Amino acid sequence: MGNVRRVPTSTIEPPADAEAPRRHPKAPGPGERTREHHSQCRGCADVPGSLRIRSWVEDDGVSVRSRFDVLDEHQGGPGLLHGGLLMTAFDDALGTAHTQVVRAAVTARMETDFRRPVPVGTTLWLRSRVDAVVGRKVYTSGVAYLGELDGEVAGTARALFVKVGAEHFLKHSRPEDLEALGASREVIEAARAAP
Ligand SMILES: CCCCCCCCCCCC(=O)SCCNC(=O)CCNC(=O)[C@H](O)C(C)(C)COP(=O)(O)OP(=O)(O)OC[C@H]1O[C@@H](n2cnc3c(N)ncnc32)[C@H](O)[C@@H]1OP(=O)(O)O
Repeated sequence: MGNVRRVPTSTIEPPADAEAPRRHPKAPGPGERTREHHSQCRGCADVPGSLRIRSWVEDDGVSVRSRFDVLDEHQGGPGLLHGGLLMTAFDDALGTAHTQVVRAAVTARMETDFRRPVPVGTTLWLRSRVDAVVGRKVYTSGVAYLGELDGEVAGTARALFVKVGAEHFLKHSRPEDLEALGASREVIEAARAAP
C-alpha cells in the first residue's frame, strides 16, 4: 500500500445495552413528509443535480421510508444505477432517519452491501431507522428495495453519525452559504477564531 496511512476506526455496531431511540419532540409525526436537510442538499432538496429523495415518517414516529426514482443521469454501468449513488441515497435516507431523533449529526462511517443491480427506470424504496444513540454517536441502518417496499432487496447499509452543533457548519461551510442561511460575518469569524 506504499505510503497510505491506516486511520484507526472504532466499530459501528451499537452496544447491546443501548437504549431504544425516542422521537425528537420537534420532528414531524407519523405519515408526514420529512424536511430536506437544507435547501441545497443534493440528496433531498428540489434542485438541479439532486437525487430528489423524498421521505415520510413511519407509524413508529422514528423510522422513515424514502423514495428514489432511478433515472438515466444516475447510471454507472449501462442502464444500471451507479453504486456510489446508491450509497448517496443511503446516506441521505439514514441521515433523514437521524433527524427524527437528534437535531444535527454528520456521517462518520458507512458500510453498504450491494445485493442486486438496479436498472434505470426503477423506483427504489428505502427503510431507514436509528438503532441506538450513545452519547454523540448515532447508529443507523437501512434496506433498499426494488420497485416496492419490502420487495426484492437491492442493498443494505449501516452508518454511524456523530452529533454536531452549529459550530461545525460555522467553522467548515463556505461563508456565503452560511450568510444565505442568516449567519452574520461576525458570528462566522468568531466561530473560526475559537480553538
Ligand atoms: C444547517 C444544516 C444542517 C444539516 C445537518 C445534516 C446534514 C446531513 C446530510 C447527509 C449526511 C452527510 O452528507 S454528512 C457529510 C459527510 N460527513 C462529514 O463531512 C463528516 C466529516 N467528519 C467530521 O467532521 C468529524 O470526523 C466528525 C464530526 C464525524 C467527528 O469528529 P469529532 O467531532 O472531533 O469527534 P471524534 O471525537 O473524532 O468522534 C466522536 C466519537 O465518534 C467516533 N468516530 C468518529 N469517526 C468515526 C469513524 N469513522 N468510525 C467509527 N467511529 C468514529 C469516535 O471514535 C468517538 O467515539 P468515542 O471515543 O466517543 O467512543
